[in-house]
This record gives sequence, C-alpha cells and structure tokens, in this order.
Amino acid sequence: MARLRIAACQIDTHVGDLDGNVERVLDAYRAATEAGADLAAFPELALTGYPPDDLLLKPGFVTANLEALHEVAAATGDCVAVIGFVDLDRDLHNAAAVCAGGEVRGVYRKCELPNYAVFDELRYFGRGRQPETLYSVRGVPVGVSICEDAWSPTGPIADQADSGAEVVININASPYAEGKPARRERMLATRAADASAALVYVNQVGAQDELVFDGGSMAFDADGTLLARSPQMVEDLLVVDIDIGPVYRKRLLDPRGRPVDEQLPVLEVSSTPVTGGDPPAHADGPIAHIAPVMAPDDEVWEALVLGTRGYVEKNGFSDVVIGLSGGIDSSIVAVLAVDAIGPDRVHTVAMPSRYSSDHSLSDAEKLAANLGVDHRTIPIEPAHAAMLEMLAPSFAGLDPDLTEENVQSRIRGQVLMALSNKMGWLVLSTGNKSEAAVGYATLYGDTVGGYALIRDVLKTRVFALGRRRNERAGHDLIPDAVLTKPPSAELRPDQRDDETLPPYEELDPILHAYIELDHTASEIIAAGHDAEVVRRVTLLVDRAEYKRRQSPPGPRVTGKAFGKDRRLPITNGFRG
Ligand SMILES: Nc1ncnc2c1ncn2[C@@H]1O[C@H](COP(=O)(O)OP(=O)(O)OC[C@H]2O[C@@H]([n+]3cccc(C(=O)O)c3)[C@H](O)[C@@H]2O)[C@@H](O)[C@H]1O
Ligand SMILES: Nc1ncnc2c1ncn2[C@@H]1O[C@H](COP(=O)(O)OP(=O)(O)OP(=O)(O)O)[C@@H](O)[C@H]1O
Ligand SMILES: NC(=O)CC[C@H](N)C(=O)O
Repeated sequence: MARLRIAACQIDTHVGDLDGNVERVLDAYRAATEAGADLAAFPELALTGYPPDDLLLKPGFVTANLEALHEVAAATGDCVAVIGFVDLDRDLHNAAAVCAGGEVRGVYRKCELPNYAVFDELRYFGRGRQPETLYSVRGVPVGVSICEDAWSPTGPIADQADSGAEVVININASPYAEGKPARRERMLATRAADASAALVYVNQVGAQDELVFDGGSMAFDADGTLLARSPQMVEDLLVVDIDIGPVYRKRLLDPRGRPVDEQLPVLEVSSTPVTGGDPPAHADGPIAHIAPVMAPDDEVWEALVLGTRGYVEKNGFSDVVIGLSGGIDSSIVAVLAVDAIGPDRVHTVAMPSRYSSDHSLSDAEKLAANLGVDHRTIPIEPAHAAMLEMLAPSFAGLDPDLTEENVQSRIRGQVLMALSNKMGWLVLSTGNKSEAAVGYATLYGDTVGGYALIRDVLKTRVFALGRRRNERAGHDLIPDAVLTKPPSAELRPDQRDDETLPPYEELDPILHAYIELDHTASEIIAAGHDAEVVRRVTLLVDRAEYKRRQSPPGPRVTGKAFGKDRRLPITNGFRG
C-alpha cells in the first residue's frame, strides 16, 4: 500500500532569535530527512517564534524573517518542508511556506485569525483568502493550514478536503491550558473524519513569557483514529506513515468526500510518486508512537516546570533565588525551580523576623536539604528594628497596623533584590492565584521578583500539587508539616491567613467562578455561596487590579490567567 511519511517537528523556538530558530528548524529538518520523511512540518511562525507581538511592527524584523526563510528554503531537498513565517505584501500575514528543492514553492496564508483570550492576531495580520492551492507531494494532494484554521468546521480544511486533499497539515502555536490537550484531540479527530482526510497536527513546545506550549503533536487517519501522538512538554520528532489507500476508499463510500465542482489548483512540489514498494511503517521505535497523556496534576506541574525553565534559560539567567518561609507556596516554588533547572542553580534564603516560628526555619532548612540547594539564613531583625525606629517620629500616637507588617515583607524583598543585583540571580516570586486575586500580598514586598511560577494556581491546588509531587518522589520531599500546617504570613504574633480571608476551600470556588468563569457576584450568590463573603471577596478582587498590574508575569495553566488573558480596568465602578 502506498504511504506518505510525515515528520511533525515539535520544536522549541525562541521569540526574536531568528538565527537560532533557523538552526533549530534545520536540525529538525535533517533529522526528518534521515528518518526518510517525505514532508517535515514545523510550528506556526517557527522562524520568528510565537507570539512575536509588537516586534511585528518593526519592518526590519519582518525583513530579517524573510531572509531566514530563504536560508531555510535553500537547504531543502526532496523532503518538503512546511514552515511558519511572516509573509509580507501590502499587509503582514501569518503564513506557511512550502519549500522543496532549495526554494519556496508555495505560500499559504492563515485565514482564521484568533483575536480572543491571549491572542491578538488581528492587531498584526491580514486574513488570507480561502485556500488557493493544494500541494502535490509525491503525487498525494496535501492541504496546508495554520492553527485556528483547524478550529472552524467550515474553514480551510473543509475546502481543501472538498478539492480532494488526502492529507491535511496543520501547523500550530497552541498554548497550554488545563484540559485543552484532550479538547484539541477530540476536535481534530472530528475534523479529520469530516474531511475524510488524514490530518497531521504539529504544535510548538516551550515557554514564552506567560505562555506555555505543551506540544502533543498528533496524527489521525481519515476516520479520525489517532495514529500517533508526541509526548507533552518536550521536543519531539513524530514520524508517521500515512496510508493513502484507505483515504481514497473512504472517499468513494462517504458522500462528504465527493469532489465539488470548483476544485483548487494543485501545485506539484515533489514529483516521485508514492508506490506500494515504499518501505513499510516501522513497527516500533520513533515511528508512529502514541505517547501517553499525563494525569491532570502532573500535566499542570510539568507545564509550570517548562514555563520556569523557558523563562530562566531564554532570558539568560544562570541561577534563581527564593525566599523560603517554610510555608507551602515558597516550598512549591523551590521544588518547581529544582525540577526546572536543577539544584545547583537554585538558592534559598530564610529571613526570620521577631514573629517567625521555630518550625518555619526548620521546615525551610529541611526542604532545602531534601532538594540539595544552597540555603542561607539572613535574619531581618536589624533592618526591621531600624525601620521602626526611623518611622517612629512620624508614626507617634498611631497604633501598629498593616503598615508594620508590610515593612517586614518589604525588607525581605530588599534582601532578595540585593542578592539578585550582586549575584545576577533571578528572584522567583511565590504568590499564588488566590493571593494575587484578593491582593493578599505586599506591593514591593513579597510581590518582588521577575517571574511568578504559581501565579495561575489557586491555593487549594497548590496543596494538591505538593501532595502529588511527594507521591511521585515516593517520600516526603516536601516535609509533611509544610503540607499540613495552617497557612500564615507570620507578620504578627499567631497570625493565620484564614482570620483575614475565608478558608481557601470556600474562597477558591468563588475566585474560580468570578475570575475564570467571569460570573458576576450576583450570579455566584445565586449559585449558593454566602452573599456577604461573595461581596467582600469580589470587591477585594476588583480593588487589587492595580497590584496585579505591577506584579511579575507567570506561566498560564488555566483557561483564564491574570495578565494578557484577563484585561480588566483598574479604575472600575461595576459591582455586578
Ligand atoms: N487603586 C490603587 N492604585 C494604585 N495604588 C493603590 C491603589 N490602591 C491602593 N494603592 C496603594 O497600595 C498600597 C496598599 O498596598 P500594600 O502596600 O501592598 O498593602 P495592603 O494591600 O494594604 O496590605 C497587604 C496585604 O497583604 C497581606 N499579606 C502581606 C504579606 C504577605 C502575605 C501572605 O501571607 O502572602 C499577605 C496583608 O496581610 C495585607 O492584607 C496603598 O498604601 C497605596 O499606596
Ligand atoms: N521567614 C521567611 N523567610 C524567608 N522568606 C519569607 C519568610 N516569610 C515570608 N517569606 C517570603 O515571603 C512570601 C510570602 O510569604 P508569607 O509567609 O507571608 O505567606 P504565603 O504567601 O503563605 O507564602 P508561604 O506559603 O511560602 O509562606 C513567602 O512565600 C516567602 O517567599
Ligand atoms: N495560534 C493560534 O491560532 C491558536 C488558536 C487556537 N484556537 C489554540 O489555542 O490552539
């Protein structure tokens, strides 16, 4: 039976690093060629990295991307390469170049431009017209489309199928959110079955500021059956053999597959026809593997690890530093950092105050020892006493309040930033999504830092992730006390978070409804939550917008994260 061998090149690109991206593409192209691929597909905007954002406003950047494309095209041979790049006429286009034999043989321009959630493509790109061409690869009609194009049931893939495409290639930069990999898989299986065409989906992997790309490239046959799937969160070369015979047969049996009157022209890009004499698909090894999907907590954990590693490495940091309090948040951040870049590059600092409990110090020490990281103690009492003394004349006659608590948090921020300045270490922030939501963090204090690893993880989930990480470790990597003691900021004697905030078990579902589902306070109350608590919490969320705008970015792992995904006015009088 004739078959086409396709390589989905799941690579980690670097936004703006055009030379580096050319090398990454060419390395994968060589590997695909060595694996005998007839076609190698690369992610969306692979040459610029995704999303390039306002780099696209610089004409010089667009020109450099075209030069990069020609460099890649010049290196192509018989194996056809489908590569994401920025095309230019009187407008910019998110495009895919079809390259072979040392040149660009055709260009497809993305038709469906996402402009919701974290996407702003209409800000930059003009729409492509509906597909203009099919590409003949070894005699097989192939359609090319880009990411969002595949999300429309009546979009380019349907048009390509109507014109007889036997295989459709969809190149992607599809960011991760919890539950999305399974949704994508269902949607793509339907798209393949409806088109009566095999579908190869290649996604990028890696991190870019707030976005994490999970990879998980896939191939389906014309029935929508999964043929192959790349592992998530790592680079991969997914080589899959597509049998051409059954596609043709299904077309004869299924009226959806009958050709329409107006056929797209077919452009020949590689001529040696596929034959029954081609070597058969490999039974095992790198060919056509179906990588298992991860359990939900593991998937979120690995996305956070990938986000952290990507941010640290792509921004050129050798090391990171974390204030380790013995609490759950900073503990989880330390473990994630070690998983991301290894213990030798992670430094932790305990900064006890006059209110710190003994167990906070000993829990922090124990965790640091378990992780094998460099750990030090810098007591903040001298600075704390000095600050109180300095402020005493101004504060005469006033009772101590939050002000004095925030002073401690800011001293810790000073210490971490001083270490960062002197050693070049990146400060990792430890705030979780629940705290970021209600503004339960001190501005210029514990909001300090360059990257906030768990900014999109609600506190109850932070605990769940910690328990699961210990389970995977097979021992108490995170000391049990850290997972079981009640959360406390220890900024005054015997302080507990749940004296100021509702218990996290009550708070987090309200935050989920208000932030991730965009429900109004009234709707949340109508759903059965306590009215007074909901009004208080949602007001806190609204009022903390100014604080979030000044806080560091962190990896998005839910369907709605703070940052570019949720753009609310700071000055906001709506109380729904
Ligand atoms: N709309 C607005 N636009 C711009 N700036 C605005 C503002 N509203 C207040 N501000 C400014 O922000 C200041 C208030 O913010 P900030 O100084 O942060 O102080 P604030 O939010 O009042 O207090 C910090 C909160 O975080 C809690 N905390 C602190 C440290 C650690 C933890 C923990 O367990 O994780 C919790 C603490 O218990 C308290 O509830 C105001 O004094 C004002 O300068
Ligand atoms: N004694 C301390 N030593 C070092 N860092 C501290 C100390 N106390 C607070 N921090 C830093 O400030 C952050 C805010 O911590 P805080 O104890 O106020 O509450 P939290 O948000 O529950 O965090 P955690 O669960 O990590 O304690 C901590 O995550 C940590 O990075
Ligand atoms: N780059 C894109 O077109 C991404 C949009 C798409 N719906 C996704 O998130 O996967």
